[in-house]
Amino acid sequence: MRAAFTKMHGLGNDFVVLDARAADLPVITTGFARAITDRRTGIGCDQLIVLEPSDTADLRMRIFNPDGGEVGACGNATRAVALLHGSAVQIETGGGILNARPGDGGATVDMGQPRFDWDAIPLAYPMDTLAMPVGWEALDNPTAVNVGNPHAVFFIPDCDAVDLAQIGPVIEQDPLFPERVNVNVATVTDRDHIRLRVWERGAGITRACGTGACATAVAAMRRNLTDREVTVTLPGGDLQIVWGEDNRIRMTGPATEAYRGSFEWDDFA
Ligand SMILES: N[C@@H](CCC[C@H](N)C(=O)O)C(=O)O
Repeated sequence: MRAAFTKMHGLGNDFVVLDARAADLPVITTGFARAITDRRTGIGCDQLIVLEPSDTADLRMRIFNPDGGEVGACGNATRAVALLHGSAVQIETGGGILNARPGDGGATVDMGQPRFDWDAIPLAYPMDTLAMPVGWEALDNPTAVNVGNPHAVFFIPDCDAVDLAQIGPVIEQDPLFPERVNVNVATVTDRDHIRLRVWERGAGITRACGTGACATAVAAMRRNLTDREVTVTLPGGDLQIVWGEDNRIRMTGPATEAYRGSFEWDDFA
């Protein structure tokens, strides 16, 4: 069968979006997710996004990493889906129901409440998640946060100096993180500004990670390194993150539709 897709971007973090509400699609297998996201032989993207009907929200968003694994949250894709939807929308995700609203060339998303308990990250055994007594080479003492997906955040003087391609996969796959982890290296430049690079679980280095920006902002706020409203600058651009008094994280930033196309399903099955 021929399937239609939309290529979307959120700060250079790019997605192939399939709408299973518009057409009956075959089951998404690990092999299909790997093939379609592969930049050498597939259409290529950082995450495959599949939209489905939902019983509890306006739509359900499923998220697949290039390693084929399905995960609970993707901040940049949530903004992209809000833009595609065109008006305020409730989106069911593996991490909960998110409210999103398009506007100003992007969208604002209520990403919900962060979780800090060791077994909610999850970690393999109990420890203080605010200042974890662990380290890998020059990176140590991270903060762990779950924002629908697991993140470890390292605050360091210069995040550009880290060889993320080398150390990222080592931390991602450490047995301390039974569901693996997204690795964030961050530099606080001011009480309202953070620079951030991310090694994404199941994807590698991306130009931006929305949940990474949320997790990093909340970690910085918990450590009293910043105020409750910050700009997070990623290689792909800026996100505004607010951690409200209601304990909810709100993320605002750009999203764009790149192009539409179609492919033969059997070529990737
Ligand atoms: N790019 C995303 C995060 C995608 C999922 C992540 N790699 C995971 O495995 O949790 C974002 O913008 O948040």
